[in-house]
Amino acid sequence: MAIRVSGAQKRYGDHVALDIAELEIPSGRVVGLLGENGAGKSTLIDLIAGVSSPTRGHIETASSKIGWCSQRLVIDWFVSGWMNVWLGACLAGLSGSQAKEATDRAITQAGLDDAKLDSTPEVLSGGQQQRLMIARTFAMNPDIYLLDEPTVGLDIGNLERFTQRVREVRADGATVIVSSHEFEAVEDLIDDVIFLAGGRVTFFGSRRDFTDTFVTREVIRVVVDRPVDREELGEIPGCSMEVDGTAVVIDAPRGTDFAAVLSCLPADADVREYARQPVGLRQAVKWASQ
Ligand SMILES: Nc1ncnc2c1ncn2[C@@H]1O[C@H](COP(=O)(O)OP(=O)(O)OP(=O)(O)O)[C@@H](O)[C@H]1O
Repeated sequence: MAIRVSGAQKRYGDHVALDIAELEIPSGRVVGLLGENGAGKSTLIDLIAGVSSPTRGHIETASSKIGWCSQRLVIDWFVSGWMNVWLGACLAGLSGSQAKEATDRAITQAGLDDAKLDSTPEVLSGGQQQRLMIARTFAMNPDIYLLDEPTVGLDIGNLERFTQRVREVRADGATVIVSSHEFEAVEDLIDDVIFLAGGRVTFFGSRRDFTDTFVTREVIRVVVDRPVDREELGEIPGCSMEVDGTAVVIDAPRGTDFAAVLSCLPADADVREYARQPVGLRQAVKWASQ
């Protein structure tokens, strides 16, 4: 167990931002923290990081080596970019050549070798500033990573570098909590999902179970070689169909068989295209939010 949340509540005046009876996050997993704007994701991350205290209840962590990468820019604007990363290594207790090595390694891993890190950070682009915070977090080499919207502003090369790095620290046994609205960016990365709604955990389990629980239907689109009328189509149990010229769009239970789809088409119409809407995190989050 890496993190245990017991009876934790965070209030702002009368507003309950977070209310979690019990939550245990195991070690060595990458956990996606998902939910709509205002669901309480940053509040939970801040409580685990210890930068904010619960109004009541407890948060325990198995290690005090926690790396926190905030959703908002938390950068020291008065020292160089390099020193910002070095401060992460120093916070983790490194000094001298060890701190320097950890800093340079994290800078390379964040793709910042060519950035102007001798200057104060205002000369960096938005994406470079974001990666500076990521580099500082990784320079700490923590046991628990708390990454609040870390992929915002990353181009595709840097996104791949980031996900690769997260996989490496997971393989080394670290626990990674990553909040995100960029579902495609984290889809293959996360093992488990915590879904928050109105400050409460409404789902906690594997990513696969999350998708299976919430995505129960799918859209299938078939294009045939001639225009068809709705009356020409047969019925498939549990499905609704719409026709648009040569295209037949079927709202079907997830996993509906291709043979069942074919059986509803007119015998003289040949299939030209066949596509299923992908079933993934984005669809699951959409349904979980309703
Ligand atoms: N300092 C604060 N004072 C008052 N209310 C706050 C404060 N911080 C957060 N809240 C409220 O707590 C709730 C949860 O906010 P939080 O930032 O945790 O949401 P989130 O899930 O991270 O949202 P987003 O996806 O937009 O980043 C929101 O209703 C927000 O308005």
